[in-house]
Amino acid sequence: MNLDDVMQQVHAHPQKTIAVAAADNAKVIEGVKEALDCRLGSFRLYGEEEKIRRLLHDAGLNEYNHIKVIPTRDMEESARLAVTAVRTGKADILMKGMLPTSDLLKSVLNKEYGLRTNKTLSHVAMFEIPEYERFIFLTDSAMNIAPDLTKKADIIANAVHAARSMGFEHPKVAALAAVEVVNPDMQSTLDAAVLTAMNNRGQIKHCTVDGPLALDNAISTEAAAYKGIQGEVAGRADILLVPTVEIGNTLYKSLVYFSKAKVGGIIAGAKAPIVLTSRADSNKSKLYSIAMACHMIEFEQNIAAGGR
Ligand SMILES: CCCC(=O)OP(=O)(O)O
Repeated sequence: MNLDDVMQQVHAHPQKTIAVAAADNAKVIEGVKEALDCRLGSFRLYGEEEKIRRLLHDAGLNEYNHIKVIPTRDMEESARLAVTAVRTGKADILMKGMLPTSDLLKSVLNKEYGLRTNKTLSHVAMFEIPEYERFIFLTDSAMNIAPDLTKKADIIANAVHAARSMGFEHPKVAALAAVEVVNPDMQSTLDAAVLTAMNNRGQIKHCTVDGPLALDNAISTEAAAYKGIQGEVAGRADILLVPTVEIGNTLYKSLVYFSKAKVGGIIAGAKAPIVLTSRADSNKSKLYSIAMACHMIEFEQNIAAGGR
């Protein structure tokens, strides 16, 4: 299975509405057109009205093609109204347009109209990497700067939830560090060991956590064997938990730019999934992210209805 298959599977479910903050940009409208061509949902576009209408016209789209344009005065208002649309049920999914991640998240975290829950919000990316046999989930590349132990446990729970919504019943989680032994001078190794113990005691559910693991021991069975690292996760991790956002963001972008990996990404833990890729990511990446968000909504509806 690849990310295109993941996208196709969305058609088995009712279409979703996606609210796009700061949609007044050619690349964003191109992405919307591709998503409409792939029948991924309908769109509410927030931003400078004239510009959006001109871009829609240039792309051969109009408001009747599953699109509603909502004029806004500036980026802040566009983020606020897009977030509010999701909160009030006018849209199912929030999507980042051409605005910095931090500006969108400010609205998402707003206490009055935002999408906060009692959960930690975190970013989960799903990669299809050339010549690598399976999907890799990476967390957190965008949101939590230097999470402490409690936050890391929450970040794992969000990533496991996302992976399960994509069909990974019981994902294997590698808590990454620079080394695979506990070193009291390296906080990431201490946290990884405690997270492993928490998982063994049932405090982190629906997955198997192991760490500390260095990246090679986490994703290569050869490297793990060579270094004598055993266990269910070593060399076979589905989810990579990174210690800091710098590592996550750099690994994310190195997979995209050096390895030509395909990626989708969402923020989990909010009232609704948030499609969040890098502004420079491909349109395809935005489509994969919408597909991830759709699968997560279906998964949650399934749970609410008494399913798994
Ligand atoms: C998931 C990556 C988020 C990110 O780095 O976004 P920008 O490149 O748009 O800042």
